[in-house]
Amino acid sequence: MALKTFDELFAELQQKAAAGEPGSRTAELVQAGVHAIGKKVVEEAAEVWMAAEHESGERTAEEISQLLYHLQVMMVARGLTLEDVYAHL
Ligand SMILES: N=c1c2ncn([C@@H]3O[C@H](COP(=O)(O)OP(=O)(O)OP(=O)(O)O)[C@@H](O)[C@H]3O)c2ncn1[C@@H]1O[C@H](COP(=O)(O)O)[C@@H](O)[C@H]1O
Repeated sequence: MALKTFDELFAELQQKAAAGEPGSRTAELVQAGVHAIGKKVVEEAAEVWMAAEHESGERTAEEISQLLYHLQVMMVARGLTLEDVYAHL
C-alpha cells in the first residue's frame, strides 16, 4: 500500500476543495462549512479517546487518522496552510 504523508494529504485536500470536485468528501464538507466540520472534529476526537481506552492499537490509529483528516479539512475551510499550524508546534 502506498503510504500518504500528512503534507501530501493536505495538498490533495486543498486541490479537491478548490476544484469543488464532484464526489469528493472533502469538497462536500468544505461547502458545508466550519460548523459542520467542527462537529465532525469533536465526534472523531471522542472516537479516538474511546478507541484508546477500550480498543486495539490498530483501531486507535484508524480513529486518529480520521481525526487528522477532519482537522485538515477544517484548515482548508478556514484558508489555513500547514505553515500556519507548524508555526505553533
Ligand atoms: N483520509 C481520508 C478520510 N478519513 C476519513 N474520511 C471520511 O470520514 C468518514 C469517517 O467518519 P465516520 O466514521 O463518522 O463516517 P460516516 O458515519 O460515514 O460519516 P458521516 O457521513 O456520518 O459524517 C469516512 O467515511 C470518510 O468519509 C476520509 N475521507 C477522505 N480521506 C482521504 O482524503 C482524500 C480526498 O478524499 P475525497 O475528498 O473524498 O476525494 C483521499 O486521499 C481520501 O483517502
